[in-house]
Amino acid sequence: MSQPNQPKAFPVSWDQFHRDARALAWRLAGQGHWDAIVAITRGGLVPAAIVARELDIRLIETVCVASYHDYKSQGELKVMKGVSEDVIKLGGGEGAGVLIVDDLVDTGKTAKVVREMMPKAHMATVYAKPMGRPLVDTFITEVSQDTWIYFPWDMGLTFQPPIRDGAA
Ligand SMILES: O=P(O)(O)OC[C@H]1O[C@H](OP(=O)(O)OP(=O)(O)O)[C@H](O)[C@@H]1O
Ligand SMILES: Nc1nc2[nH]cnc2c(=O)[nH]1
Ligand SMILES: [Mg+2]
Repeated sequence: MSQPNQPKAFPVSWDQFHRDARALAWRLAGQGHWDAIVAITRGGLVPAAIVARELDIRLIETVCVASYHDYKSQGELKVMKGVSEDVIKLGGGEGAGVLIVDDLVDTGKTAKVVREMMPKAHMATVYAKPMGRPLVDTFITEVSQDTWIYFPWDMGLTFQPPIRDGAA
């Protein structure tokens, strides 16, 4: 699993995230009708809300996945809550007609676990790194594997030292 000490940083403001999530909604709007959204918590909750608003989707489900980062089981995933059978069956079974939404795909481990629950669902993320890209059907922006994406909900306003004082 990637760590936030990646050499490159890609900070995303609320405004930028909203634009990118809207761009995702535009792209998805041209690809058919969606019966429901499954948001991968927690990061997928924010783009799921924006996409649901833009595409007028009212049926929202969550799949709750936690990753463990201790020395024994680094990167191991635990599904804390799966997807209801009613949602999986909506478009004729196996997640057909369902949109799975997450903020990003990195190694693809999270996406793989969720895709296995709904093989016919459409997987959409706002950002993608090369390793995870094959697991996503639609995304907006690709960043390199050695980049850490900083989301607006993880950041706050802080003082920036002047460039002359040695700021990078
Ligand atoms: O492609 P992967 O290597 O699996 O990484 C991508 C996942 O990692 C982040 O979630 P995280 O597990 O950090 O939890 P959070 O959404 O609760 O912040 C992100 O929101 C994706 O869900
Ligand atoms: N915030 C954040 N979480 C992640 N989880 C896996 N990769 C990333 C990333 O680049 N940024
Ligand atoms: Mg997540």
